Amino acid sequence: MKILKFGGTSVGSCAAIKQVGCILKDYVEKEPAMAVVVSAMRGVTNMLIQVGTLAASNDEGYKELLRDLEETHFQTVRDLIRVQEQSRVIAKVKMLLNEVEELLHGVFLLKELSPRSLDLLQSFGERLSALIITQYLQQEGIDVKMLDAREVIRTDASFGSAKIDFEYTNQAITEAFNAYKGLYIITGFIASTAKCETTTLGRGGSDYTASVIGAALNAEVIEIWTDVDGVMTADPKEVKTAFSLDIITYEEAMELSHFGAKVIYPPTLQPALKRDIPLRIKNTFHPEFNGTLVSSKSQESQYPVKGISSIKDIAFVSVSGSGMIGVPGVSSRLFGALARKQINVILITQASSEHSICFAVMPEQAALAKEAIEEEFAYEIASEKINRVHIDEHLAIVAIIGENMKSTPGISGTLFTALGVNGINVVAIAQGSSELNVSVVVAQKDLGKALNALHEGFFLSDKVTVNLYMLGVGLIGGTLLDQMRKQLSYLEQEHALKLNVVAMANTKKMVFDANGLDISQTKVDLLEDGALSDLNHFVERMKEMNLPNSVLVDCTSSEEAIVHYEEVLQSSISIVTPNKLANSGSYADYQKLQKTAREHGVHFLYETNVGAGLPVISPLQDLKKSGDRILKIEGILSGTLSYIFNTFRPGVKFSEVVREAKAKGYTEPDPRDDLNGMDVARKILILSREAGFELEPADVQVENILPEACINAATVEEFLVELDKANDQFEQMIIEAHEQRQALRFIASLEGNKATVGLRVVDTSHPFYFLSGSDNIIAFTTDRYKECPLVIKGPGAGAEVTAAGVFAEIISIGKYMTSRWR
Ligand SMILES: NC(=O)C1=CN([C@@H]2O[C@H](COP(=O)(O)OP(=O)(O)OC[C@H]3O[C@@H](n4cnc5c(N)ncnc54)[C@H](OP(=O)(O)O)[C@@H]3O)[C@@H](O)[C@H]2O)C=CC1
Ligand SMILES: N[C@@H](CC=O)C(=O)O
Ligand code: NA
Repeated sequence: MKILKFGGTSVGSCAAIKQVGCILKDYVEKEPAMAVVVSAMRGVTNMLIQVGTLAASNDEGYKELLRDLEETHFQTVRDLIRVQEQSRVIAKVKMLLNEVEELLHGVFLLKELSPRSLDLLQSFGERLSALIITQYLQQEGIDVKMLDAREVIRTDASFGSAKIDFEYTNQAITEAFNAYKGLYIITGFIASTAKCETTTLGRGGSDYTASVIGAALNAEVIEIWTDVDGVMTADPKEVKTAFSLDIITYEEAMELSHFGAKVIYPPTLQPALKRDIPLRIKNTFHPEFNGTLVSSKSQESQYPVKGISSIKDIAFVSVSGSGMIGVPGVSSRLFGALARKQINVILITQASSEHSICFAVMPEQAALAKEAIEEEFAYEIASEKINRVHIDEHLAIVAIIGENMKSTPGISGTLFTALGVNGINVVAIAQGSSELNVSVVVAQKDLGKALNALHEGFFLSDKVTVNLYMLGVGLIGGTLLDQMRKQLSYLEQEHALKLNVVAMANTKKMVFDANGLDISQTKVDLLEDGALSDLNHFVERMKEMNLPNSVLVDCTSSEEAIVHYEEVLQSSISIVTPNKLANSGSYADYQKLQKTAREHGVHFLYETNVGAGLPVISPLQDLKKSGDRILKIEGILSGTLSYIFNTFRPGVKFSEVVREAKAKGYTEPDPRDDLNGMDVARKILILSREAGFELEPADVQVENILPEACINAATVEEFLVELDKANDQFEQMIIEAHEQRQALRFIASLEGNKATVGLRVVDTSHPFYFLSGSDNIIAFTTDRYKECPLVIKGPGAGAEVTAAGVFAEIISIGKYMTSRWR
């Protein structure tokens, strides 16, 4: 025998009831025996309570609400039942609704809705739905009969949450099922007393009905049909990657339900659990899906943690003081005082020092809890043996649940790593000795992030999602977007790395989507409907979205952007950037960012600051880390200046070559930053710092090659016009160099702690003579590379290579995140 229970949403509309009909048609062909328990149509129980409350407050408005209720049911009949049968069925429905009307009239006159009347009133919800469904199924040729559960389930008279008399009830159920071998449609939630007064079974009542009937008949399984795919690994509203579990134990189901998963209500499992009857949670709107089996059998699973659950918004009460150490009876008095005030304690922690006891309650009970404890320990508080009671609010509990956790080491390691790397502070920890549940208290604002981070750690360790905030989508940012677009599915499939662009901004617009922007669209389309750009708001939104595995990708050259780096890193968000400004300001600022990133366990990566996509900074860091000493750095660090002096020949206009470099994407947004030596100065400064020298910007000697008028031009366009006027001056320089078989090279050098940048002439014997295109060349002379320096050479500017360098660093963060779980 199978018991099926369809909840309010499953019978909430004509379409839903038709769907139930299809499911049952399928079943009756295969299943020799079954019974079906139904809830009231979605929203009807609440409407009945509301209509009763209105009537009791002598508000005539109840009549209108009653008409709505009538209409809901009449319309369902009209939609489900064939025209020629409609008036017959409507008459039956009307008879029940007349009873409701009479009852409400009485409530209206008496101005009182007793628990007893309320139970009777609510019973009409299930009686109406069971009636309509029975009529519909009969019309569809299924042999069914309605069973009003009040005929078989007997309770005491505790209206609202009545206690079942199992002896009578089990007997009555057996008799009813012996008397009729077809399919019963049974009203959930309702029962009656020995005096035939209608009662209800409390929260989760229809599940309880199914469970009671299942236990009485020793059913093979009880199927709870609802509107979700079974018990999920986490709340899918919070965790988009949550998936449904195949099989869990009763204990796991109870723990998961206690912490927020609303699929089942634990007390309703009790009768089934006692008889060891499995439950299956199924989705009415996705019937081919297997759902979740809840049984007593613990099964080997690839996941030791079965689910992640939470309680939003709790208050955490701490009681501490030296007078608690080694004093027996403190906790008994404490919890006794709370119990007397009916305060429900959700979680308790006590350190073995016994100096404090902390516990969680719902916030609305926090003040009462404080009062109860202060009253109980008035003497100890007055004599300072116990400090005052402290309440922390805006906290939440996150729990990981699973029977197999107890036999699997490293679970708490994963738990705390996932929280720690995302900057989530753990306020308290509790683990039951059954090891079925480990709970941690975190700030309410971190709850979503914590759930997602833990879900990734325990269920998706083979796939990591990195959330990217893209600031600046000009040449480099735009090219990066193009590169990512092409690689998304490859990275996901081959490297288990999902890149989610959750925000994007330029100077005009900004857009956000925590689920990920659709980057198959162009950046122009994506930004079109965005809000007006505002960097402060952008950073605020990043913090508010509070997503795990977050990375800011700053592809601007903006001073305003770098101002926010520190708070971004402090918010546990990594930064990847080609923007050199943050690392080339004061040494103190440079050091502060390095330290902040370290302290918050996040990455601050900027390989593209020097040599674009060429590996320059990371090899230098490796030399340093492995104990080498950097004696000298010499190089051509500007792709723009390299291109210009590799291309510029007598007879060619200098300003035209500069325009070409700009068109090829080598220059800074303002090419004067290249030509005035500033860009190179920044780069040698960054390298000097990475090499271990504490240089300030003013310590770099910069030789500028631009005439004054070019420097002072108001815009880039005006500058290029001024540069046209200076062509003769550059022509002269190149002619002289050529006559001597020499080349012009803009060289940066660092020796000791002396850094210089400037234009030099080199002859064919110099290693920097033979370069082409935007080549950079960097020579590191070190203790280990003394005779022959370590040389890195290759294209050192351009959109594709720079974006690729940024992309590689994003991927490296993703890989690091993946490796945390392995
Ligand atoms: N070109 C190269 O070879 C290399 C470049 N780099 C660095 O890459 C960075 C980007 O260069 P590139 O792409 O050429 O520059 P672009 O000028 O093409 O793009 C800059 C982007 O940043 C946006 N932006 C600027 N300021 C702000 C702000 N305050 N708020 C929001 N958005 C802002 C711009 O918006 P809008 O479009 O509205 O102006 C634009 O989208 C620079 O720091 C550069 O030094 C590093 C290595 C090599
Ligand atoms: N403008 C820069 C770009 C790389 O940093 C250059 O020309 O090298
Ligand atoms: Na580089």
